[in-house]
Amino acid sequence: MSEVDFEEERRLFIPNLLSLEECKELEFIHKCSSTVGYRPNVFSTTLSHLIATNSSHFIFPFIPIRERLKDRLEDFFNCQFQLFIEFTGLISWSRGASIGWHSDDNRPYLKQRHFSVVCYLNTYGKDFNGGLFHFKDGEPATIMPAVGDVVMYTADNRNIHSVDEITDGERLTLALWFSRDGSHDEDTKLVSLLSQHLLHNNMAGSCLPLPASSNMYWFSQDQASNDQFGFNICWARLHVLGYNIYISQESSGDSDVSELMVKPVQLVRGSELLDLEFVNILHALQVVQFYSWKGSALQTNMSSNIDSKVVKLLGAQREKISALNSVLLNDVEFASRVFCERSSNLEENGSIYFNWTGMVAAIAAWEDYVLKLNKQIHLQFPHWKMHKSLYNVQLSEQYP
Ligand SMILES: O=C(O)CCC(=O)C(=O)O
Ligand SMILES: [Fe+2]
Repeated sequence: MSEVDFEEERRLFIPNLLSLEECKELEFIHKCSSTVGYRPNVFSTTLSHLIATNSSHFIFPFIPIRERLKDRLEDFFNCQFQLFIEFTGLISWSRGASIGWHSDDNRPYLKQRHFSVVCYLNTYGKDFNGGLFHFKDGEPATIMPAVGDVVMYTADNRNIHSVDEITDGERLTLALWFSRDGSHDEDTKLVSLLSQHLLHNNMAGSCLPLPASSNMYWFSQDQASNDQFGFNICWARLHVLGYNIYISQESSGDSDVSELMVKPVQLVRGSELLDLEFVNILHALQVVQFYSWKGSALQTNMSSNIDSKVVKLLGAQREKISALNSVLLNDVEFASRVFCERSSNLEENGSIYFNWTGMVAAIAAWEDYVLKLNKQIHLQFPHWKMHKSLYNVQLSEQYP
């Protein structure tokens, strides 16, 4: 579908507004930061969550995209008034998620939402099945999500819409709502959160993630009933990419998930263990997802001697790993169904690209990447604070 202005300025469809690289970067951020969402089988990554988990630097890639979306929205709807971003978040839906006919302002506490923007970060038929978007009346009747495409519409009852149930894969979007009401400006809240967090993490500070409370990472089919039939989403995301986690430290009780989430971990693949420690599960997940994102494009230093860092797993270590998996993954089949990896992350022969040399290169490249983002946040933040707004400050030294 080409760019279409549909009927009396109530909705607009823009193909390819986001580049593939922008979509991949946001996918990376989501897959290493997401928590359980607001509805069953939904996962989300909000900007305030990124700040709260010592990952403020991940906000930076959102900034130019938010600006571009706001410009296009204001232009198309011919806005003669000021608009504020009310919410920005990455939202993914797994098998079983759907939403019936609704408008986005259909609750008393959502009345401030005046415009909706949905950016598709992956593609129907390739990354997931089901998940078609429908408008109840008018054109286009159906949108087939494709990476980079964007739909914008008024959040009122002129745009009643629904999304079909996801039947497999993980459908990922960047969703934003805009408001005319400045008291709902997301930026004001973000600037204040950033002020508190950046104080404790200056330029020399680390970019290592800190987990939020462990129940935010606990997925269960029926979210009312908890623990027993669920799994930890960080462990599950690593599992579907073919990794196990080893924790060498002894703990008081191995079934305390919140304790396990803050312990140093090591990566295991098959019968091999990488003898390098990550500060916690989120750190390991970030590096693994970074490796999946950059894959074979990473510069590997052939002279680095990786052999000394990869060791064979011992029987006792193997037992510890399965004990850990029985607590954190429970039903492995179930976890794999929720996060089944589709073709986009696989090489042509159907397997996930992997070798330890690549992984070690990913550790170094990840560090480079987060430090660059962190530097940008620290350079930009004084301007954001002054204007109480997150925007792309044109500094002489540019990202990346
Ligand atoms: O993801 C979509 O295509 C739309 C989602 C939606 O309607 C909503 O979150 O209100
Ligand atoms: Fe909606």
